[in-house]
Amino acid sequence: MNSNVHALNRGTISKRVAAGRPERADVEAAFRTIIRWAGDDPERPGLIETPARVVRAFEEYFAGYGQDPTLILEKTFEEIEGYDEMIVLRGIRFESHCEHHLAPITGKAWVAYVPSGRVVGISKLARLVDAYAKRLQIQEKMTAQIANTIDEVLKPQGVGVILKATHHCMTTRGVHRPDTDLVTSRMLGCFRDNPLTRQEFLGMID
Ligand SMILES: Nc1nc2c(ncn2[C@@H]2O[C@H](COP(=O)(O)OP(=O)(O)OP(=O)(O)O)[C@@H](O)[C@H]2O)c(=O)[nH]1
Ligand SMILES: [Zn+2]
Repeated sequence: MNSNVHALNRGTISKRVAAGRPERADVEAAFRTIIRWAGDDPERPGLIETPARVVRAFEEYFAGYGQDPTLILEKTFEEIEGYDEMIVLRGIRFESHCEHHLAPITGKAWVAYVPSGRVVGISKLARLVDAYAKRLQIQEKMTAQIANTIDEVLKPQGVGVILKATHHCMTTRGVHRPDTDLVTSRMLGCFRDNPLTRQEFLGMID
């Protein structure tokens, strides 16, 4: 993997991408061009503030590029009396954007792990999902990134991540299949090796 792709996957913007980052005014101008291309007048009152608004919205959609997901899991708790059963945060809502069409992906994540001597605050699992969701994504990659980060940072006995999401590029355009959702999973350690652990986790998905 080249270092720029690696840097993006790890959650920090590579130097090359950061150095070539356009100015806000350039991005607003680009949205004025898109509005003209769509057939409307970016100078009319209803649209005059739209490019600036869209840039602010995109800052929210893509806030994950400014976050290092490994830091989210930095603080751990070790006074757990030897707790070594599964920990599952269920139904974590997320919003992302597909890297092919920039269309919304909306769904839920189930994040589980079996700890090995330390646990993280449960809110951090939701923050981790957001750090990867707020980027241009495909669902398989996002699923793997969440699981891999927990595995690498916490070094637990195992990790399971399941994502169930609706891709608006499929529901509102193109093939137009409004009732579909895509389910992806990544199982590591005991979730991959032990069928009972896997089964226990899968039993918690609705
Ligand atoms: N595997 C995967 N595919 C995705 C995801 N999000 C969107 N896609 C698909 O990415 C594909 C891009 O295909 P292309 O043929 O290059 O694009 P397109 O002509 O717009 O395709 P259509 O959506 O079929 O109209 C489409 O089939 C999308 O449904 C994702 O998270 N994972
Ligand atoms: Zn898409």
